[in-house]
Amino acid sequence: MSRIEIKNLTKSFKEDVVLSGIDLDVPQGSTLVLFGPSGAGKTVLLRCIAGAIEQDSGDVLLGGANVSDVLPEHRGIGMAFQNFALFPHMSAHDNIASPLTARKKTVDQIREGVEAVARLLKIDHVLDHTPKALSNGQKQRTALARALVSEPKVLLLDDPLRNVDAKLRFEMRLELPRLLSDQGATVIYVTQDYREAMALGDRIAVLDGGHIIQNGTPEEIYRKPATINIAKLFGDPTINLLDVVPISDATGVYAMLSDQRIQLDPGLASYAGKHCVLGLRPEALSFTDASDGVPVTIEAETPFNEKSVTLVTTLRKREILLSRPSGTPAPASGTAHITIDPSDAVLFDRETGLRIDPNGNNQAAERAA
Ligand SMILES: Nc1ncnc2c1ncn2[C@@H]1O[C@H](COP(=O)(O)OP(=O)(O)OP(=O)(O)O)[C@@H](O)[C@H]1O
Repeated sequence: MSRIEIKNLTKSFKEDVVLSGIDLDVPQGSTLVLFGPSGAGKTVLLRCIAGAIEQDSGDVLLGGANVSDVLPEHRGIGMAFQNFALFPHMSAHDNIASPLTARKKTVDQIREGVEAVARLLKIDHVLDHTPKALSNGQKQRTALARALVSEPKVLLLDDPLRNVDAKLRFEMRLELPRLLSDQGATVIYVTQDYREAMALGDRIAVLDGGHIIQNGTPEEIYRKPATINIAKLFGDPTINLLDVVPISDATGVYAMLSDQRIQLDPGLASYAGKHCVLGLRPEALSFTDASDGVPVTIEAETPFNEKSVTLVTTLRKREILLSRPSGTPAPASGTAHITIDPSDAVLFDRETGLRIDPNGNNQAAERAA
């Protein structure tokens, strides 16, 4: 049993309240990504769960048992932290093997365990190097291998790919979820990389200002971000944010762009006449031949590997980015029309930055109320 529960946990350093009323529930065998800006308190929260720091109040439960008074070494947690914490005089092999050695595993069990995890993390060719002969990315993967090798039931991984180069990071993003689910571990995984968060998390908890401001599936966080800030943190190119004042009549609720109506959810009628921000994901916009699309002027196109990004301007010179899979046709210059799927339009309150949910469901709004 390895469900992780955090109940109303609070931690301050002198007057600095870093974590306030944190509640989390990570079911056995699932991965929760803890996401948030630098300094949000992600590492402090992991250290409280591990027992390296004592919380001021609140509880940590593992498998239903309150471990708040249990010493760190008796909590049965595997950890990989940003500062590696490798033994400098030991080879990468011996560093990775150390949890198995401590458990008096046989020589064969140790060799097999270390080699399997080292192969997976692509450090099998540097196993005889000491930490000072490893790159930062290799050190980080050595620390990750050490956390994984003993197959702990609870894993706390603090940005374990931060120093890994882009290509390997991409591969790891594909391979790590399988490895973690094979191990059946319950994982809290810290990252500031939204792609990693979306690839690895069964759920994502966004920590900011000492609070969990949203906790949802990757799909929910991406499509229904609780705040403008969360919307901006997820997505590349970043979401288009346009100041609008919705209008409402007998036919529906709309925002205006280049004198064309963008249909909004009818549940947003009470926001007619109010200052709002319309969020449009670049990939939710597409060019159309239909003349009732939004007229725009094409300003520039930037090809990336897998997608092309086009900058267009509306009649009132508002800039909008569109992205589409590379190779799909699109007008190259001049004027064009774009279309927007209403189900992809997100509306925020301009004053509070909170997403306005047509059905009144927004965790951040509930907390702010
Ligand atoms: N031992 C400590 N004493 C005083 N303040 C601390 C201590 N440890 C952390 N803090 C403060 O707590 C806040 C949160 O730090 P933390 O390292 O948890 O952030 P983080 O979200 O992990 O950031 P990053 O993504 O940059 O690692 C910071 O303001 C930090 O200065």
